[in-house]
Amino acid sequence: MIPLLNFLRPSRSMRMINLLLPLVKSSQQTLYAKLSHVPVLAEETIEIMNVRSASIVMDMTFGGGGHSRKILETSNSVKVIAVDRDPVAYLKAKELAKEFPGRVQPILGKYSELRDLLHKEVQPGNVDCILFDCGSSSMQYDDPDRGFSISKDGPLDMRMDGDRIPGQLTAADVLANGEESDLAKIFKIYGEEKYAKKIARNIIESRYLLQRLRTTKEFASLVANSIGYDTRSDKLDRPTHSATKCFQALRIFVNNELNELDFGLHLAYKYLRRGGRVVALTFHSLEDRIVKRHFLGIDMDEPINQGIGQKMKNAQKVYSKDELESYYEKKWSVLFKEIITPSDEEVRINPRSRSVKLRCALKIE
Ligand SMILES: C[S@@+](CC[C@H](N)C(=O)[O-])C[C@H]1O[C@@H](n2cnc3c(N)ncnc32)[C@H](O)[C@@H]1O
Repeated sequence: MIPLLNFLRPSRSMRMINLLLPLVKSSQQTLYAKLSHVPVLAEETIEIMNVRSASIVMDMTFGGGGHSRKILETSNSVKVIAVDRDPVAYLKAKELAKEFPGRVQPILGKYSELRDLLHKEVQPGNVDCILFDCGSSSMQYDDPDRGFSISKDGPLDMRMDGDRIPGQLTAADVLANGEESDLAKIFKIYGEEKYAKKIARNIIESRYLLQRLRTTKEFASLVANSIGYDTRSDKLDRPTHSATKCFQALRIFVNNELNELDFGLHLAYKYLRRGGRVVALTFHSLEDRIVKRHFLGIDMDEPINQGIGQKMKNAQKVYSKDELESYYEKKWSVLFKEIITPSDEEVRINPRSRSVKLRCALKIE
């Protein structure tokens, strides 16, 4: 398993937020109806999923339903099991179910909750294709009240589950209660932020002045002040806000995203039929590494840069010939070696697609 830094307890204010949220729900629902998400690599995804010859597809990241809609429109005989942990996405899935009667089964839950939820809807070994479109949706980013966005000021929330899970920590809770060393680890591991220690130190110091960082703007300014500037270049030399990596790190931590993805891929293996496909769209190297490791059969606990060749050499030193055969038994066959990335045109129209990588594998056992 990927290291999980769940060391914090829900605070009283967290419980207060849960109490207050139902009151604002109806106005939020009106806002959500207006928000939508442009599906990334949509044509390529549909083609690679082989939707035309599928009967059951699981969309593990329904979001605004962009990919699910495309799947339903591509073939009249396909049924979509539409999973999302976000209650807003679940409402969207219910709307789509009305539009395509008998063909959409909405499920509200995160991957680690699915074992109990799925058995009513589908049997293991029966699904033709499973899609993961990782990260957060535009609906989550575009609504300031969800606290995902640097550019729109709002409460530091970032819970994809909304108020569905009692006691789940918000980003503000993490910043208000985390130990300095744990905060530094979050920014370093999940954000690959080189100023992680300095930012963590400044968060602790801010507690004496502000008590609690409450808004996305407050947190973004603290990070920018710690680093010394507002904007910097990303790996591809594109300008980004200097707090982008810390926002990503907090979001990953609050939602336990990497462990969830690891769990989801194990579940996908269980539910796919032999020869069924999993298609994964990832948006940063931490997600991509997990997908790649599953497909190559590399254990999550092995050192990060160990390729399949090195893994085999290590195994030969330790195992007998018989043991080695089962060790090499592969669960997935990678469909194509090259990673699929978006065209310049798609990036121009939908900048969110700029860092996406598509990988696909078949279940071979
Ligand atoms: C990038 S969006 C998907 C967008 C969608 N493909 C579309 O075209 O509208 C990712 C979605 O996955 C959901 N999600 C992320 N992690 C999840 C998990 N562990 N379990 C269930 N849903 C998850 C998020 O709530 C979000 O709605």
